[in-house]
Amino acid sequence: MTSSGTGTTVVKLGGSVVTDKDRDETLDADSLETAADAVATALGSGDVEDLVIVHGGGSFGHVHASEHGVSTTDGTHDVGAVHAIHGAMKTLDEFVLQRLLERDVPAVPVHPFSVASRDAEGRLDLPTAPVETMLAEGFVPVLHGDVVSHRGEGVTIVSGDELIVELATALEAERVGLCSTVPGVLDDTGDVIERIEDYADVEAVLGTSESTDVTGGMAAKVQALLALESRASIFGLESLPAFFRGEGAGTTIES
Ligand SMILES: Nc1ncnc2c1ncn2[C@@H]1O[C@H](COP(=O)(O)OP(=O)(O)OP(=O)(O)O)[C@@H](O)[C@H]1O
Ligand SMILES: C=C(C)CCOP(=O)(O)O
Repeated sequence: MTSSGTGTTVVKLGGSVVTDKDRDETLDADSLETAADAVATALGSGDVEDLVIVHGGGSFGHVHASEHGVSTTDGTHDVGAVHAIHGAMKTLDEFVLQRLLERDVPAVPVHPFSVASRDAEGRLDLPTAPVETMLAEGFVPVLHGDVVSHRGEGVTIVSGDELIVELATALEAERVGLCSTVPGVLDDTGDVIERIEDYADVEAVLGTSESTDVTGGMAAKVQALLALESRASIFGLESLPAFFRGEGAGTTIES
């Protein structure tokens, strides 16, 4: 399913990395530039060939989702809310794409709202043929947390964390990473936990996000990544280059 020697890499740039989560609709310009530099370097050096990027909502998506009372399970039929949340995410996505394109990364947008849906049980269906074709044609697909049509609920939120799991599975990704503002999953003394194999071992130290966040913070990330068949990691921005080089970064999650 891949077209390169290094396999497919799926990485999420957390909303807490690319935005200032404490100020409404504000980018973290420096961090976004640093992340875009790392992507350009990884592609330029050949450390990464097939790359799919997902970014989170940060102070763009979460603020609007929270204002309208929408989460991954509680939906809305209010078309104004749909446009407010999706519109904010498209605005953020434009900023992310722009920074990548400036560095000659062939980044192209994929808006999950247009292609994905949830059934009445909340199960996500994300058709990945467009992403696979984009990769085969040399593009870097960029997806993002978004609203998603949900049977019986109107729309709910789809998190970037759910998207990386779907993509990693469908694309049989070799490297799966989640880049956040923390250097990894931290234990109760603030040290990075090197390896997580069982949710029960770490449940007590996993919290939600400190800022407005409708998709569950660190606990939801660990749960989502444990559901993957392949190994994944959670790390900070300073380790993004190492992750792209295939080196250990932050916390490794493998069930
Ligand atoms: N044990 C833990 N270790 C590390 N971070 C934790 C832990 N428990 C809770 N957190 C919180 O989780 C946050 C990371 O989750 P958050 O959802 O903000 O990340 P993100 O994916 O970068 O953002 P977004 O959801 O907007 O995309 C950290 O900033 C921290 O506040
Ligand atoms: C709140 C919205 C619209 C997206 C949430 O995506 P996440 O930040 O990856 O959890």
